[in-house]
Amino acid sequence: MTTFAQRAAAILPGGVNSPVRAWNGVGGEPVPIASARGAWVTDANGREYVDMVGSWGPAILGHAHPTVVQAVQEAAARGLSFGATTVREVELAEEIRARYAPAERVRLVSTGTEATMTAIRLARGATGRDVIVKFAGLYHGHSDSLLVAAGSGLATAGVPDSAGVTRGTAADTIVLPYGDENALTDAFAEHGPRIAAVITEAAPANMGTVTPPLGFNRLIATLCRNEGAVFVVDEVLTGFRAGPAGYWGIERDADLATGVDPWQPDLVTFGKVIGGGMPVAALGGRADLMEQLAPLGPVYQAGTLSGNPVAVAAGLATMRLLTDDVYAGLSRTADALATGVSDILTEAGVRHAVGRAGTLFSVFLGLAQAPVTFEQAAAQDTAAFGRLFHALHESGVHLPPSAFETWFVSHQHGHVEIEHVLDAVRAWANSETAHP
Ligand SMILES: Cc1ncc(COP(=O)(O)O)c(C=O)c1O
Ligand SMILES: NCC(=O)CCC(=O)O
Repeated sequence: MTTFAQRAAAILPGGVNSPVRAWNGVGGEPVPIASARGAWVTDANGREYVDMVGSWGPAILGHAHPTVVQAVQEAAARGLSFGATTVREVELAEEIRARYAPAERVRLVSTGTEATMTAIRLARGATGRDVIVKFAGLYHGHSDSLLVAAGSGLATAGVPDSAGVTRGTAADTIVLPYGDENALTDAFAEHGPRIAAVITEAAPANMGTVTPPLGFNRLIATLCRNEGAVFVVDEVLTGFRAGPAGYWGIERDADLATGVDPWQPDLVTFGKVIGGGMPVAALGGRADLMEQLAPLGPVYQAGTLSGNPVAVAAGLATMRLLTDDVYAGLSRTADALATGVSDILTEAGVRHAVGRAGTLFSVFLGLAQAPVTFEQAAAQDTAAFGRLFHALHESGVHLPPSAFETWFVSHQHGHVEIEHVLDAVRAWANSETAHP
């Protein structure tokens, strides 16, 4: 009999429509997901799992939140797509700016990839320069110039560069180790007048979760300002999830609390949460830069389904439900899970480190210290992670199928779900140390 995975692989390359969904990093065959509600997903065999993937970020309110589903149903009934501006897409853009002031102007797109790709084009168009700087192990979607030393599915596969990217394109991308102030200063000293942009994740979350070293984002901002380069902060994953104003907001609040002027991104990208599970992403930033976009300026960018009314309805309903209380709850859940998992592993004698960035966290098995660079993250014990993944799956917990991803919590992850995850981790840790 053909398994579902075999049937899928006979038509979809690798059986998937996005590589991170394959189980290549952990082994085995994925079971299709049939439905999801709250903190739980149900597979096609009717088995339920506490979901720690959350659609890779969007499901911050839990799956199928009634208010969001109702907004989508009502929007769909009014027409699926018009190809003309609607009131709600203006409202969503205003909602983004109200929470994230550096997004003075906003262009809605459908995917994070489009947002970062446009940011790079805009930075090049505005500066007349070619070179961009990115950091190894960070992921910014799959446009050519950013598919160099990339994280996420590429890190999982151990091939961080993609075939099909021309040598010329790759040569215009300078890759530096994350968090390395000297490497960054040296790159500006050597290539400064050629650098159009530096792009970074506000906090890296595609090589596992990494806490940005204190002052690193500020240093990038300063060097960009001094050299006339554009600072692109990618908050596709962290935006409105790591905290109410993304990871930038966490650093801003820390700065304001100590009387320091916060650093600012020139351009910022969002995705995931702002679509609430539907395809919405955005590029935002300084008005003078954003106004270089067509139809005002010479940098072209477009999209048949950009600002799609049904997708925007999901995003707007989601954003409006994201109150301070929701973030406080997410924070408590992330603390309980990250600390709980760590305590259990410590007690069982399983060497590990936990990476944290606001409400985001991930567990690095085999490491004594939370990593900063991709090289350090890549030294984790991925085979042990594979065993953890499968043991948890058996116990009804669905982790991202890769050691290089963040564990996502939602507002619907409560006491029951937290204890369920911790029990599963405890059972695995005890069996792991019984038969190392
Ligand atoms: C930081 C970051 N940037 C960009 C992207 C690309 O977004 P999308 O998958 O919507 O194209 C992702 C995730 O996929 C991401 O995590
Ligand atoms: N952290 C990795 C992603 O969010 C990627 C999702 C995808 O490419 O399907």
